[in-house]
Amino acid sequence: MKIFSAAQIREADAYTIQHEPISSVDLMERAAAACTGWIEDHFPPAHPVYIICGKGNNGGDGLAIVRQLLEKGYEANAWLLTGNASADNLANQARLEQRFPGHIHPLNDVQEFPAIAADGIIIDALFGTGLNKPVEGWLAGVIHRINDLRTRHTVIAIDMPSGLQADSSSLHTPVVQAHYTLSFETYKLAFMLPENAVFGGEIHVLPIGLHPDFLTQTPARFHLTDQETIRTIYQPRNPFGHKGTYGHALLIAGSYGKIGAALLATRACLRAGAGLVSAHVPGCGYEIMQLGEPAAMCVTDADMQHSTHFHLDINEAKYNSIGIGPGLGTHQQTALALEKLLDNYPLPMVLDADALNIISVYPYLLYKIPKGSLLTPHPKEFERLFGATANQFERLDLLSRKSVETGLYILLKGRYSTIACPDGSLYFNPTGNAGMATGGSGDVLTGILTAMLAQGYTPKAAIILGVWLHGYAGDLAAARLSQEAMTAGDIIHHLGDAFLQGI
Ligand SMILES: NC(=O)C1=CN([C@@H]2O[C@H](COP(=O)(O)OP(=O)(O)OC[C@H]3O[C@@H](n4cnc5c(N)ncnc54)[C@H](OP(=O)(O)O)[C@@H]3O)[C@@H](O)[C@H]2O)[C@@H](O)CC1
Ligand SMILES: [K+]
Repeated sequence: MKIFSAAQIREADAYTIQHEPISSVDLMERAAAACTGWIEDHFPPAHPVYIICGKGNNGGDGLAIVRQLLEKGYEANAWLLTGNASADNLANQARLEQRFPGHIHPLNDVQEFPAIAADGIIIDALFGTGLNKPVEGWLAGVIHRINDLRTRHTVIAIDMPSGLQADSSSLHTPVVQAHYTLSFETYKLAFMLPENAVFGGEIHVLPIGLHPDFLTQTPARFHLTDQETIRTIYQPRNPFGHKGTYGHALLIAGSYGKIGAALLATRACLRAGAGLVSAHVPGCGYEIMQLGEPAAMCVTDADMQHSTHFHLDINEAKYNSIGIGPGLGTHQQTALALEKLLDNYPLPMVLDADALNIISVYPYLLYKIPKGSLLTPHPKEFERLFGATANQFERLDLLSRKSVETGLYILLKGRYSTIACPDGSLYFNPTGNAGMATGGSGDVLTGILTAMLAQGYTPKAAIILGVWLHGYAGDLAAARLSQEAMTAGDIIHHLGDAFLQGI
């Protein structure tokens, strides 16, 4: 699903008005009806509704919602900022006044903010995508008042929580903290970033019938992966396939005390469909690997404690893909071996954890990584690799720039893990949960991605599909075991169901 910028959403609005065709006030009526329907489905008319309306079209939506709720038997009223209202806002003031006189109250000061009855619901229709600067002065006071009331009253934001900028950072500015946001047609970029997590609440995207031609034909830089995307990527197995068809994957992982990381990555790699899986571990890991995962082959390093010779005897004819980093350690000899591996192995590989930590110490190695490789840093590793940023929009830009500059796919892990592609596009992944914030879940992802590359998926397909399945398996594990009790191994156990249900 594409994520459009505020400017593109305005274009979609204009395109729909021109090509459907539909008048702008009728489009507003449709948007309001989608919200009214949602409210009806979730809250009975016993709840009085207080709608705080701005002067633009977001406020116009609010006014139309008041009228539609009154028609459905709700007790609803608008508190409206006075001043230069937009044309459709004015039209809806007139419609409301004509149909239900006396339901519009002026809001010129925080003092005029209504007293909210015990089971009252507050609807925030102050500002939407037309916000053009941070909210200040007494209007900031209105936002603070809404936020003070949120512990006792449900707050529903129309299109966006007011004060939130759709495409840039709203850090340190007043923003409504909604319980629910009813967003029109698409997610906004702002919803994807952790720094805004407290504002949107539960986000529901309501279709309002923006023109399908615009939605399909307009290119977008940002995407939210959905099942439709996944179905176009996934390749069912060939009935005539044999284990050679699905590639030979090599995991280079583990060191003394961290052989478990190698085991998790190896098991995940097998479960994600690689034809053959080998693990390269230091000598101390041999029995653990052979006993722990009999389906995998094990190559031991000359070194007992940490791997330092993995660059020897490795070539693209032998291994279709390599995943390196989980539990590897950052020993200097390991770093040297990594450099030699990067010099000799030409195919896209997966680099995670200590492989990334080594590269952050020797940044020139970044430019030796084969093009199309997949890097999977968590935010701390990302910062070590590429430096700190003032906010997460800047981090997103940095992420994308680095991907384009290096020709590497970079996944920044988080609630919506973000995949930056060398073609400049970015994909947010919606699957996964906080139960996956536990040791070993990154190792599992490395194994899955390495398996996807081994099976012949393109790097872009491999990373989008692999990250989706990893999160999906994590969601299934959490549903069965709880986010608290699930472990990285449980993600692996649920990968089968993720293939069966998540595609
Ligand atoms: N997209 C669609 O298809 C559809 C979109 N629809 C709806 O339209 C919404 C967008 O409407 P919009 O463009 O009129 O902008 P909106 O968010 O109401 O804000 C503009 C107002 O806010 C004011 N203002 C801005 N910043 C301010 C500040 N910091 N502090 C104070 N004031 C500030 C600004 O005042 P000005 O700066 O112009 O004086 C102006 O009055 C969208 O979110 C959705 O709800 C649906 O109706 C139909 C389909
Ligand atoms: K709003």
